[in-house]
Amino acid sequence: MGFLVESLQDCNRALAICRSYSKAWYRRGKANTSMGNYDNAVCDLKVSLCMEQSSSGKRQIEGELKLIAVQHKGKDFPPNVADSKESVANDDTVGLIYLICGLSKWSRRLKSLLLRINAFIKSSVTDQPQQIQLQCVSTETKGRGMVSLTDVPQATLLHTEEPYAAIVSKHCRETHCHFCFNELLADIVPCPSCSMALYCSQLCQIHARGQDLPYDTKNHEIGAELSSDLEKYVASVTKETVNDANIKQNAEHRHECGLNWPAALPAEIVLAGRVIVKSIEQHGKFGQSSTIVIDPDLCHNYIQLNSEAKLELHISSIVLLKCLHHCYGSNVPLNGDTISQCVLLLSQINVNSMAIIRMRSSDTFGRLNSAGSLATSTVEQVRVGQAIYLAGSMFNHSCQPNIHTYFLSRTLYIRTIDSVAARQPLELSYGPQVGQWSCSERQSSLKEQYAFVCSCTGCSQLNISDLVISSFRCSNLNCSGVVLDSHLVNHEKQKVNPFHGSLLLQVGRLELDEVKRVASLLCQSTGSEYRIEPGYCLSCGVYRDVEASNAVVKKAELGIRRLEDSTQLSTNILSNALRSLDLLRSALHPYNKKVAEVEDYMAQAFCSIGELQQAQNYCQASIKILEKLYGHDHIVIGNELVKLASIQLSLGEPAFEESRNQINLIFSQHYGSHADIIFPHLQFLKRRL
Ligand SMILES: C[S@@+](CC[C@H](N)C(=O)[O-])C[C@H]1O[C@@H](n2cnc3c(N)ncnc32)[C@H](O)[C@@H]1O
Repeated sequence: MGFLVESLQDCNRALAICRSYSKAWYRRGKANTSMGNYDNAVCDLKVSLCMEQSSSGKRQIEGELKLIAVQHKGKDFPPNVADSKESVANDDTVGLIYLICGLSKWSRRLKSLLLRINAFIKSSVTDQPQQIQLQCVSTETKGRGMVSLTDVPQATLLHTEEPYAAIVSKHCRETHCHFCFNELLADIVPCPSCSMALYCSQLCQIHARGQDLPYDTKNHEIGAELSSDLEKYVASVTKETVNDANIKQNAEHRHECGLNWPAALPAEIVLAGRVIVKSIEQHGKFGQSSTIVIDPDLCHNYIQLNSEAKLELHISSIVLLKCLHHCYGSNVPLNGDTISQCVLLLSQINVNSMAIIRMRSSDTFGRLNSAGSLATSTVEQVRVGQAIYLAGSMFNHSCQPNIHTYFLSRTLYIRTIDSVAARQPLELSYGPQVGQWSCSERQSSLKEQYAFVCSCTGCSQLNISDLVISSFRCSNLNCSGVVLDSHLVNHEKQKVNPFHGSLLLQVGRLELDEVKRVASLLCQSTGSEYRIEPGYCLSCGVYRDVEASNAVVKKAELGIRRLEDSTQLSTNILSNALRSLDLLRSALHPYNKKVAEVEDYMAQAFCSIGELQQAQNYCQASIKILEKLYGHDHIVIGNELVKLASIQLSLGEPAFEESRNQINLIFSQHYGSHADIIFPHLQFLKRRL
């Protein structure tokens, strides 16, 4: 019937009950074969072969193994994963560097340098957390923060952590497992008591409710002689299922089971309930002064809240405590003390909880062309859950982060995306990043959501991206300088002079030379006098009427909106949108984010009518701008390149290989080999070559 994932899950469930069930290993092998997971299929079938008693059964399994050997020739057993990964990285990285340098022939010195960089990247991209000693230190402007005691190379997996408490997002209650947050497939396992909580497997259901295992642990004996590789494999497939102690520890749904309030209250309040229950299990009664709910020094946003928001927190706390009291009686008393502890906890959750993100790739299908099917893949982030990670919440934010976080199941992974020197702050992005928004937009988003004024390098030092992201072009057509409006000028001046304006930026005063240096990086130097005033080009000083330019932009936006809103694309709408793009280009700086967005819309529009060559051009134009804003190896560029590569693939363009190499490098730097799990469509691009 083609339900391969479900078939795999059924096999896993059977093996959770009896690890020595040969037929389940055999079926697992068949499912993995059909899914193209040949390495796993070979292991499954080998295990099955060792356990199978009948000679006819053994012959059948051997037949399957031979078939795989033919279909997947040249594969060793046990599969040498390290070797295969290495060769991919080798070709990819060299190809990428070739692309970046844009050289037709490499000099010998350059080539050897590239190979050394390549070897370095290969050695550092691994999925095992490295033995890096992290330390929580006190910082001047951001409270506590995390550093490493040694230098850390780029792409190092620094830290992994299970949540202290986690909750599925409201909008994902019907679509994602309430324990591991993976997408629910056809065979959902509801909680046997309340059927309100939904799980992707019985194992997740057991984890969440903490009931005794429904199988006899005696059955975990394998009962056959296996090689050490196969034993490891069997353990890796079944390991979680036998870890009884681990299962009993979580049990975060137990106190909510059968009650209506967990579904009715906002997710962060239910999360606070889970934290309180965990704390009761660890320390006893809630509310005693000795009882500490998570870290009392953890930042919170209570002071910054307005009185209405404060009142709301108090009411939520009373409601939550009342619900918990119903379950835990005198262990959760309802008094002034417990209410204020709960209020504090809720405002700590506001600032410290992390959104658990899953990537969803969607395909925009267009008309088929002679090259076959055409689809542009786009990657969308879905916020599937919210969790408190105790060590994870010690990492501060930077709009130019040097570490990257992602999630597999509920586990938090943190990987460096730059080389980080010993004792240099390790900082992730809480959301806003340089290249995504202007500095003032980032600042107000962080202030509103996390109640702090960001003092990261991106917000306190001049950078090219912030200067160009919403700038106008110079009226002098020969000049590529930047023109800012008064809002941007004021904001950027605050970065240059910490005593100007209301922002207390904790950076040393930058010399005017420094500003000039940044400005001249943006523009061809004309030698004319530098000035940073609204409407004047930073490079040549020529004036532009910013108000008139804004009117042009508004008019252009109307034309683009018609394109966005249209369900049926007509020639009229498309040519109108193209004229609007020209208008935007005439008013805005070539690296303005708005231009990139519209180039991207045009790419999508041309894709949808099967004009792939045009789509490719617009997609490339958009990426060129985004590279200026984010840098070449940002994950956003990786995502955009996936779109470009899928167009190039449909066109049969040789340039596809270069895009694919760059994608591989960017994704492996951010996700290591986990990229293949998180972005299954990347496998598709790899296989298509
Ligand atoms: C998740 S906590 C990080 C750990 C925190 N510094 C502490 O001492 O517990 C988030 C809080 O750290 C501070 N913080 C994090 N990044 C910051 C930044 N870039 N600028 C200023 N404050 C920051 C803010 O007070 C924020 O509310």
